[in-house]
Amino acid sequence: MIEDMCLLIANKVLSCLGMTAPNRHMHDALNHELQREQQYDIEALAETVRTNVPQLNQQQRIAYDTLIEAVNSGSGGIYFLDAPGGTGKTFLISLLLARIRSRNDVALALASSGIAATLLEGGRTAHSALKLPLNMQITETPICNIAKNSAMAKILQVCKLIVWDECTMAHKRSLEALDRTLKDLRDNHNIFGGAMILLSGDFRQTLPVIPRSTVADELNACLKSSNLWQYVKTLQLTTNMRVFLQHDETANVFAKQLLDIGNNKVAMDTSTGFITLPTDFCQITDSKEELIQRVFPDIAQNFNNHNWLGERAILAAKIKMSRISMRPF
Ligand SMILES: Nc1ncnc2c1ncn2[C@@H]1O[C@H](COP(=O)(O)OP(=O)(O)OP(=O)(O)O)[C@@H](O)[C@H]1O
Repeated sequence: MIEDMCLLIANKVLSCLGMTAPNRHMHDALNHELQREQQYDIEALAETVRTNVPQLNQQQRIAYDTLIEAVNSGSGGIYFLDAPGGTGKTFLISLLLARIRSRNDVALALASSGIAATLLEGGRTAHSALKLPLNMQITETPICNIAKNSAMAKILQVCKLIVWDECTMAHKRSLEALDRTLKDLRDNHNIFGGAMILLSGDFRQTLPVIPRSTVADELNACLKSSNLWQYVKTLQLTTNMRVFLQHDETANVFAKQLLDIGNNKVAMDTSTGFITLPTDFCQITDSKEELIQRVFPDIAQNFNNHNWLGERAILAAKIKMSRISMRPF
């Protein structure tokens, strides 16, 4: 319904936007979003929990039990699931969401990026769900633009868990805005208004992106620079499940090398700030032409072979590199 979309995007019913509204009770319109958070197939979720919890590895199981216990106690708090890629963070979070939702309770799944949001059942981007200000740099003490009588306010009041995936990309003020808003909505002066927050991500990956900023600005925007970080309890996952399940030794070596780079264990040239990649880390080409040739050999014969195309890609970290994809073959 158009009105539901308006509520989702702008947090306003149609009449508040100066448009003709459908003939339905205000209560129904506002309740729709809450119903959306409670309309899961409880039986299917309970079955997922029954099947997958016994499969958790030891670290995942410790994290799962700790978090479910914290949810059950209702005491709130903030946790950080420190999980490098492939360690089963999505697997674990999906189980936590399923467990809470299978009891017909509300668990909110947020992520800093749209792609990460799509990996979680019912996932939404934090910016759209929390109505965060677009530019965090210009407001010292931002709050979420959520009215007290809105459906989202109701969700934030009753939810048992708020998961925020890829939190390391978020500006610290986004989390601080959530803290202020929850305190207000839940009428509770405890941290996050007594709600339970689970942050997840990997600080070795992308940090907040601030246009035209210095490194110092980026570090200052990072969650770890927030006063709230002192309250964070960290849980760790370190076993790379992708490697473990595939029994692939080369993937294991590659995963370790990536971690060493992320953990600053690879020596850096202090004059340039560059590191030298291990010789067996990857194959390096001397030119863009050679890169294209290596990744897409014989493209003239294969350009309509979907399987062949599905096995290869050139990822460009910088926008100017994306010109590669515009080249004729
Ligand atoms: N305990 C487990 N039992 C079986 N499969 C698992 C388990 N944990 C993770 N997996 C599988 O391992 C793979 C990687 O897990 P997952 O996608 O959850 O990792 P991730 O930490 O979210 O990785 P990334 O950050 O790279 O997306 C998935 O295919 C997932 O289904």
